Amino acid sequence: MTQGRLIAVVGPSGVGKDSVMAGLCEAMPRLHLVRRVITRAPALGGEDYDAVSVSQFEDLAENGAFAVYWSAHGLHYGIPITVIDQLNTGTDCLVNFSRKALVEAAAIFPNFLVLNISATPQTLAHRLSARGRETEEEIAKRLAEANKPLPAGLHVIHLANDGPISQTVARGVALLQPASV
Ligand SMILES: Nc1ncnc2c1ncn2[C@@H]1O[C@H](COP(=O)(O)OP(=O)(O)OP(=O)(O)O)[C@@H](O)[C@H]1O
Ligand SMILES: O=P(O)(O)OC[C@H]1O[C@H](OP(=O)(O)O)[C@H](O)[C@@H]1O
Repeated sequence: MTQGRLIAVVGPSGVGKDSVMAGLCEAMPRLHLVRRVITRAPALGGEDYDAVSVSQFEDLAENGAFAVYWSAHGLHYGIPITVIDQLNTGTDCLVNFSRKALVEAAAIFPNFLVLNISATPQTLAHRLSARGRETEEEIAKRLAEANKPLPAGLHVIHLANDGPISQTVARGVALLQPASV
């Protein structure tokens, strides 16, 4: 059986990755949303994640619990190794990713696709403030990293999210049809 696609969703903080992913999963019920392991306090919103301490995270990483992991914004993020079992059933998997982990992941997953979400700097600043998950200082740091370029040589599809979320999701569904990518 052909392995499912690992669809890595990237884009600057506040661009709407989690919101777009939730909309895509609702519209495409066969898409599997990967639950990340994060060293963030539990239930801070934005996404459903498995909250762990730094030492728990380090133990998990050492014991091979992650297919890929990275650090950003003072936090550690891991993609459970069980994603490979999902992909092996032919299921497409959607995961909130880091731009800095893309090259490593492209070498691991044979059917790897990047969904790059964008929005204007004004949109990002407004959304991060309105979301209220981070302090103003943390928000400023996140905005400073907004223009990080993507590495070359990847299969990337681009999706702007400045307009209403429903429009973004509809365009995303069309772009993710296996025949179009
Ligand atoms: N198209 C949209 N229109 C209006 N608000 C939006 C839209 N997309 C997302 N938002 C809002 O913007 C805020 C940021 O969205 P979200 O948390 O999904 O971004 P993110 O890219 O996952 O951010 P981070 O990487 O920091 O977790 C949320 O409050 C969300 O409700
Ligand atoms: O800037 P880059 O490296 O692309 O992404 C870094 C991290 O930022 C976001 O984290 P969060 O969901 O805002 O906690 C991404 O999901 C990723 O884990």
